[in-house]
Amino acid sequence: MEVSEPRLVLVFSGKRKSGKDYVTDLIQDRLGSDVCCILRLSGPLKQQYAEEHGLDLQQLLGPGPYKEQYRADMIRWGETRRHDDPGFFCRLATREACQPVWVVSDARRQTDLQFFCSEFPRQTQSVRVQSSEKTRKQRGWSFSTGVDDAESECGLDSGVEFDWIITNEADAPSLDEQLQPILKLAEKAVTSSRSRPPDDPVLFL
Ligand SMILES: Nc1ncnc2c1ncn2[C@@H]1O[C@H](COP(=O)(O)OP(=O)(O)O)[C@@H](O)[C@H]1O
Ligand SMILES: C[C@@](O)(CCOP(=O)(O)OP(=O)(O)O)CC(=O)O
Repeated sequence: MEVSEPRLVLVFSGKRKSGKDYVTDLIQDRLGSDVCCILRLSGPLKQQYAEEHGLDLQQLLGPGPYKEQYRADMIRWGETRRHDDPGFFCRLATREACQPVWVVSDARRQTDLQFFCSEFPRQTQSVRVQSSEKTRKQRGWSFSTGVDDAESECGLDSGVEFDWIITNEADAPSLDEQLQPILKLAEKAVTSSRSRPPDDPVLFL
């Protein structure tokens, strides 16, 4: 299914090891990859960083410890690219997206959210994934100066009214239950896209 404009853009943020990838993978699994794509702003960043530094891109993209060795330097490297053009990685990450539902898995800065809110004001919904420090530690997180106190991790801690908050904890309601209203929104967006011409964005919210 190809559309020229997304019908719904779900912009996710959350601390590292809160489960952004886990939750966004679940959404794609429920909606199907013909309907829903996952866009990672860190994708083009890691690709260019890996090329310039001769690193293993697949490992940088994965959840393991490899990327953590380079994270602080990648953050600094990305900041210089963003300095002149805050939407640089947002544009690269979205250029080949063709599904009606876009799931952006890793907004980190106010400018990331602003990019989608200004490009797709009617379609964009912000989603925060939250987990306690205890749970994040169990998933392998530990505080790192220059990372956990930097804009990359804290840029969306305040000043944003998220449309949705998902609590990714063992003792919280199940993710399927919490994601129900978001999945319904996506299904509605897709259904209405089938009955409208592709260039006619839907005001469904
Ligand atoms: N609800 C969950 N159930 C089981 N494992 C989870 C859950 N949420 C996250 N994880 C695991 O915790 C780790 C960190 O999650 P991830 O989605 O990579 O976090 P983030 O993208 O926010 O850094 C991964 O290994 C992931 O599989
Ligand atoms: C340099 C980064 O893009 C690295 C991001 O890597 P991931 O998106 O893999 O991080 P988590 O999922 O939170 O663990 C951060 C940035 O500030 O752009």
